[in-house]
Amino acid sequence: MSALREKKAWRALEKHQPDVAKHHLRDLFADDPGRTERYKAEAAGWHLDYARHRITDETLKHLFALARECGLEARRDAMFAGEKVNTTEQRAALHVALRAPAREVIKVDGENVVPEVHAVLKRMAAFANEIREGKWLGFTGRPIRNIVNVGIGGSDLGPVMAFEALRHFSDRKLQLRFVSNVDYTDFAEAVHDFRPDETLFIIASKTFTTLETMTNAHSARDWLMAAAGGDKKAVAKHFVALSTNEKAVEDFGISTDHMYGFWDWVGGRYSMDSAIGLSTMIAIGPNAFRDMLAGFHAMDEHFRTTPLEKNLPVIMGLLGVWYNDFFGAETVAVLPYEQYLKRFPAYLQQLTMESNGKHVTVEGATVDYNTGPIYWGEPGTNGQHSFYQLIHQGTRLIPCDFIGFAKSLNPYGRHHDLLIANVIAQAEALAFGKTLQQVKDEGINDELAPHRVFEGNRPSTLLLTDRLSPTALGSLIALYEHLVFTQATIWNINPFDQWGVELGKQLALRVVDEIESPRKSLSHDSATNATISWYRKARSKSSPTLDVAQSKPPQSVLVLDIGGTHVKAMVSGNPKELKIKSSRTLTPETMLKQLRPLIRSWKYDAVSIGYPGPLLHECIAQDPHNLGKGWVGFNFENAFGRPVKLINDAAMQALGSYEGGRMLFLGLGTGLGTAFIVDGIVEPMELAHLPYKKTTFEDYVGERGLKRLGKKKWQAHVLDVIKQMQAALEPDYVVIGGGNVHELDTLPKDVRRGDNNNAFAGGFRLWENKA
Ligand SMILES: O=P(O)(O)OC[C@H]1O[C@](O)(CO)[C@@H](O)[C@@H]1O
Repeated sequence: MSALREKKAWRALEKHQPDVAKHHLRDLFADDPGRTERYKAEAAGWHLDYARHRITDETLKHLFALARECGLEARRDAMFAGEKVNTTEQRAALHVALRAPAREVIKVDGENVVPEVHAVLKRMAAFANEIREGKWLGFTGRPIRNIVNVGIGGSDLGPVMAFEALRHFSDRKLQLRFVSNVDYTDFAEAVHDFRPDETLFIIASKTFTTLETMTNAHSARDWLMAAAGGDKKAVAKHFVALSTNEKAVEDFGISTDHMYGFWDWVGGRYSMDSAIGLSTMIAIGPNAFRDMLAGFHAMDEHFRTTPLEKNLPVIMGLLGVWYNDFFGAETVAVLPYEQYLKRFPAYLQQLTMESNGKHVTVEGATVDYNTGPIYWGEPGTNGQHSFYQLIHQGTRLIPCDFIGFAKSLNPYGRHHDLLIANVIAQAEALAFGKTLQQVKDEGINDELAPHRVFEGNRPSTLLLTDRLSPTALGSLIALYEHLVFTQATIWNINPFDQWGVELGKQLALRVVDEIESPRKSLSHDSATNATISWYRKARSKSSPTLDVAQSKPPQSVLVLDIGGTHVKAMVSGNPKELKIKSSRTLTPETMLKQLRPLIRSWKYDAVSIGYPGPLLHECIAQDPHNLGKGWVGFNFENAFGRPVKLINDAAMQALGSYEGGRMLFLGLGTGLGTAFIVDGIVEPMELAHLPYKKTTFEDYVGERGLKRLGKKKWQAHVLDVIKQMQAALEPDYVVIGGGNVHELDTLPKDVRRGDNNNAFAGGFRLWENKA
C-alpha cells in the first residue's frame, strides 16, 4: 500500500466517508444552517462559497490534516523559494517570480531572477507600445495591424484564453489570431484575409523545437516571403520570437533583438504571464498587463501566507481530492458564467491535466489511488442546453465549479440578472433537487413523476467576484495553478513535468518518415502498419469528396505536363505556356522548387498532372523511367493546397485529342506513351516496355531509338509498331502525339498527328463534369 493511503488523515477520511455519503445535502443544510456562513472564504477580491459540498466540519478537519501530513506548507515554501521542486527535470517551478514586484528577491541557484523578469517586461512593453501606436512598420512601410501568435499548448492556450477573456480591454484596431494546430487549415484560415505587409508573427515556443509550431512558423515565413519577393530582410519586421532557446531562434532567422526570453523554470502551462504573454500585452497594453500580474501576485501571496483553513486554492484543491479519491468522481466541470471566459475551460484542461495526469509518485512508485481528474466545461448558459442534463439526472457524480461576476462588461437590460439567476439556480437545483413527493404535489401523474425527479446532492463551488478585469483574471488563474499544486502535493506527484506527451511525439516523427518514404518497410504492430499503408495509398489519390464538393467544375485549372525533357505548365484562360527543364534526377520537390516562383501569380483552383509513368487508381504506381525518384506517394494536393487529378501523360494528351469512338494514342517523345479511349473512357496502357524485336517498343521508337537507328529506320519501326497495334486493338483512328511526331514524314490511313497542346486541353477536360 502506498505511503499516502497509510497516512492517518487518509485513513480517517476513508472511515468518515460513509457517514457523509449517507446524508443528502438537504439534511446537511437542515441540520446545520450555519454552514453557509462557515463555508466561505475570500482572497484577492474573489469570494469562494463552498457550502454546497458534501462535507461536514469533520471532513474539513481531516482534509486539512491530510494537507499538513503531506507537507503542503513546506513544499509550497520550497516552490516559492526557488528549490528544484520539478525533480524529474531538476528545475525550479517559479512562475510566481514572473509576477513578483521588482523589489522582491527570488533566487534560483543563488541568483535573484526578479530583475531579469522585469527587464524582459520592460522590453515587451516598449515593443507592445510601438505596435499599438502604429510605429512598427511592415516591409512596405505600412503599420502592423494583424498579430498572429504561432504556438501550441502553453504557448497558445494561455495567450488565446487571455485575449478572449480580456478582449473588452483590447485595442480594437488590432486583429489578433492564434495558430496552433499542425493542420494547415489553422494557418490558412488565420491569415486568409490578412495583408502580409501588415502582419506580425509571434513565434511562441519555449523550446523552439516543437514540431507543430516550427512547421507553422516555416509556413508563415513562406507566406511572407511570397509577398515580399523573397526579401529575407522582411523577416525582421514581421517575426518576433518568445523562447528560452536563443540558438534555435537565431537559426530560424530571427535576431535576438526580436526575441523575448524566459527561463527553464517557467513551465509551458505556467507561462502565460511570461514573455509568452506578449500577444496579451499588445492587445490590452502594458498597464493592463501589469494589472493582470498584480492579480496573479495577490493570489500568490494569499496562497503563500494564509492558513490552510482560509486558503482558497487549498480548500478547492482538497475538495477535489475528496471527490476524486473518496467518492470516485472522475471529472470536474468548470462553468464560467461569462462569455469572455469561453476559452477558460480549454486553458484549464492543460493546466490541470498535463500537470496532474501522472501515474507514479515523485519517487517513481506506481500510485494506488486516483490522481488528476478530467476537467471540462463550457460557458453558461450554453452548457445548460447541452450537457447539464447528465449532471442533474445522470448516474455520475460531477462536482462543478461555477464562476460568476456581479457586473457585466456589456450591461444591457435584464441580460446580466438573467445570467446570474441561472448560476444561482443551477447550484440550487444540483444541491437540493426535487423529490418524488414535490413532483407529485405539483400534480404530475405517477407514470411521469420518476422522470421529473431530481436527486440533487450534487456538489458545486461558487467563485464570485465584482467583474472580469485583468486583475481578476490574473488571480483566478493563480488560484487554479495553486489548486493544482495542492493536489499534486497530496498525491505526491510532480505537477511540473509532462513526459506523457513525449512518446506520441517520437512515434509521429517515425510515422511521418515512413509515410513520406513509401518504400520503407513497416515494422510496427499490424494495426499501425495497416493504417500507414492505407494512408500511403489514400494520400496520393485525388479526393472523391473534393470532386463531389466541386459539383461545379473549377473556374481555373493549372495543368502540368511532365516529360523526360521538359515540364510544361499552363493555366486555363491564359494561352502562355511555361517550361522548365527536366532531367534524370528530377524529383517532385525539385520540380516544385523551380516551378513555384514562376507560377506564383497564376490563379487556379484545381490542378491536373500528366505523369510519365504508370498510375493505379489515380495514384503514382512507379517512379518514371526517365526522371528521378520520390514520385510514388508524393502528396501533390498538400503541395498545391488544391485538389489534384493525376493522369498518365499520354492519357492526358489522348484525352485532349479525342473526338469520339475508339481512339489509340501513341506519344512519341523521350519514351513511348500509349493510351486507348473507348466511348469517352480513358484506358492508359503501358505498352512501351513490352518486348519488340530484340528489346522493347520504346527502345525502338522512343528518343533512344531515333538517335541510335537514325530517322529513316526509326520511321520504319514507328510505322511497323502502329500497324501491329492497329491489328491488335482495332481502333477507329490513331493519333500520334509527342515531341517527335514531327520526325514522321508520312502517316498511314486512319492515323493523324496530334497537337502537343492537346495535353493541356486534356488536363482542362479532366475537370469538366463529364470527364
Ligand atoms: O512552448 P513549446 O516548447 O513549443 O511547447 C509547447 C507545449 O508542448 C508541451 O511541452 C507538451 O505538450 C507543453 O508542455 C508545452 O506547453
